[in-house]
Amino acid sequence: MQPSTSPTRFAYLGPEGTFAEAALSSAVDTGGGTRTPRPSVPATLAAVRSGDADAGLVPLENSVEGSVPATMDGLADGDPLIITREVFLPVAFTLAVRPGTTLDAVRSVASHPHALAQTGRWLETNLPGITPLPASSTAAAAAAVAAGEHDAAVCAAIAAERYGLEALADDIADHAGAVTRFVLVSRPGPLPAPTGNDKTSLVAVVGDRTGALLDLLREFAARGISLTRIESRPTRQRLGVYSFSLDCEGHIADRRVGEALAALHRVCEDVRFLGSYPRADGRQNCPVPAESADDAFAEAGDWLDRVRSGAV
Ligand SMILES: O=C(O)C(=O)Cc1ccccc1
Repeated sequence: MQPSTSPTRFAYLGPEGTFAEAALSSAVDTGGGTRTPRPSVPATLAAVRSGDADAGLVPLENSVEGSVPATMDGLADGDPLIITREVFLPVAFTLAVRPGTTLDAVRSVASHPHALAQTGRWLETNLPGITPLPASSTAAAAAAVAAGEHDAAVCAAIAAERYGLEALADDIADHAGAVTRFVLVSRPGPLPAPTGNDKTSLVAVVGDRTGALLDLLREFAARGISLTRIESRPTRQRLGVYSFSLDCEGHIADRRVGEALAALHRVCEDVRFLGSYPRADGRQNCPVPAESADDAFAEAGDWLDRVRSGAV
């Protein structure tokens, strides 16, 4: 990936006014580059894959609602893409309507499924019996309300403003303090340099056999690598065959992480590397046990070379 200061064509989950746009602005210096909203997560990833964009910003998971399937599956399948950055954004939801609409006139509410899920209790309490309608993004819902397609949208305050809507209520999330994790993805290329506080993401397909998941986990545990996320996703081949999407601490340039991934390559049916990038959640990686540090691997490698050459 080019450094974020060089002209880069950025794509993001649009239209204008999404949380994805806010995440891009908050964390990436788009410099002299361009930012183009795309209508969906698959369209954002497709723009990067086709070369229409150099990098794409999409939501990956939320602290309340969990992962965003379109992103998880979009990264697991298709031409490889790699994550070069993660961005965390606190999200606050507004109920937005066309000016003059009152709460008792609202019959339909649209938003991204994650936003509807995170405001479900508020909506049930304040708008009993309404129909929540899924949209490709919170801002797409706001635009649809402005166009008269729905009565209200759950969106960012900035989206209400952008589409000429009025906020009927602010901060309507059921759980205060929700945070969404976004990722910036690029076509495979030079990896971000290790910073000493990095994460690595991958998807591994394990065989349908006893202990397959344990074998996968063992490769990390044996090398003193802490996982920060793991979840199973259907492979869509047949019921019962799963892939595991996970993040671990460390950079693939770290010996322990490289060796763990190489071991997974041996024990799993398929492994897709999804990138090594600076950790951005404000937390520090767990201390690396002395026997798992790079110099311990280097020293052990030297010893093996000596033994193999008959020197010891
Ligand atoms: O729809 C958006 O604005 C997004 O960026 C995706 C999203 C949806 C709900 C919570 C956080 C991010």
